Amino acid sequence: MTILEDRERLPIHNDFRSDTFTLPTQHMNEVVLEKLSQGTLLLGDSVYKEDPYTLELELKMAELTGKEAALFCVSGTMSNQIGLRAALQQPPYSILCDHRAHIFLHEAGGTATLSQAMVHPVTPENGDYLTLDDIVENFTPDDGDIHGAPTKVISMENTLHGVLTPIEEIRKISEFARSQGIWMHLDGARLINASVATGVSLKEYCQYFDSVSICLSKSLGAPIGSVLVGERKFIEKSNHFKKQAGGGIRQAGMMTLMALTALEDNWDHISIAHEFAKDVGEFCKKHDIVVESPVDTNFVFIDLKKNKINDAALVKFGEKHDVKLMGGRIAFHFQLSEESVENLKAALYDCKQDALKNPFEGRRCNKQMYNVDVIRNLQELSVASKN
Ligand SMILES: Cc1ncc(COP(=O)(O)O)c(C=O)c1O
Ligand SMILES: C[C@@H](O)[C@H](N)C(=O)O
Repeated sequence: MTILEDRERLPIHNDFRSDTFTLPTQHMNEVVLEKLSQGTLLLGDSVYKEDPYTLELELKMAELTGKEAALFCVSGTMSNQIGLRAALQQPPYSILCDHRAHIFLHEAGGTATLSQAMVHPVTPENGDYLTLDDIVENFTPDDGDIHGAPTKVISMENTLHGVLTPIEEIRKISEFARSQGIWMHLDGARLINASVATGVSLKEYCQYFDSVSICLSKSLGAPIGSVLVGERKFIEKSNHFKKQAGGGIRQAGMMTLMALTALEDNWDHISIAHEFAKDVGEFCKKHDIVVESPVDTNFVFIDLKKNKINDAALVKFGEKHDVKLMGGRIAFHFQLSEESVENLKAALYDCKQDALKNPFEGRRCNKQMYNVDVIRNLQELSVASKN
């Protein structure tokens, strides 16, 4: 079955809420089924480092990133949080990151509970990505001033909101961090998207970081999982925190075999999502629908405030045109259908026209990933429609 035929059968062919909704492809399922039917699916207890597919995946990710070791985790939140914990030694300390960073806004305050760390969110001067100037102007030096919480980790995110941070800027920030004895972490949930978009290899990106978390469950379509990479001693300590958090996985091989297959099959399909996003970005420009960030990879962020659009209205217009949305962030993945992308354009056009006639001037919280009430109502709606 070709990737095109595959995506026509999937219930997420019209799901723009997030690339976390990607599903294993038919081939990924077949690889597992074939081994199951032949009785050759070799599993082991990965807590004791005895699960062959998990070991193979970790070795592959270490090689791809040029790092000594890798650790398979159940989620990107876990790989970020245990990596940050293992990087930090003695409080008081702080983690400097972009004010939109996932580790700050969307990991349930894990840095406070697990690491007792203060997060120092910084708004980039250029509005899109952190530069060395942003870092130097905002970091807290470990200079003995007992008022401050010295910056011990700079946690970057690439891509962030789908926006690319130029490798030259990353290099400059890394050079500065290392001159100050500051750990460089990368939330690389979509680093593979960055690599596909720029042609810069994972190894080249990762050389500037002490630790990197890479998600396999988003644009690549693995059912679960992220991988944390770094030096062996750091990965061993991270594994300690992974176990403490209940993240020790027993026979993970079925999942990691699918992740290995996703790496093999789907890397080249990621550009499909980027092309979809670019197409919709151009459509928005043509119809004066203001977007919040440059469309570098697989996201279009509709600027709800500047368009005077209510996110609930956008979700409803999505429903009218048979596309699933959850707010102004529109995520693209390779399992979307062309028809759904056209339907999305129609939904955006109708919503913009409606906002021109009925502008939304209300206050809104733009720090949440999605409007919970809208999602709850939609769920109730969908449950009601089933009864
Ligand atoms: C940038 C970023 N980092 C980390 C994560 C966390 O990954 P997970 O949802 O697997 O915990 C996400 C969301 O999935 C994300 O978008
Ligand atoms: C919601 C958030 O945690 C998830 N990472 C997403 O991008 O959809």
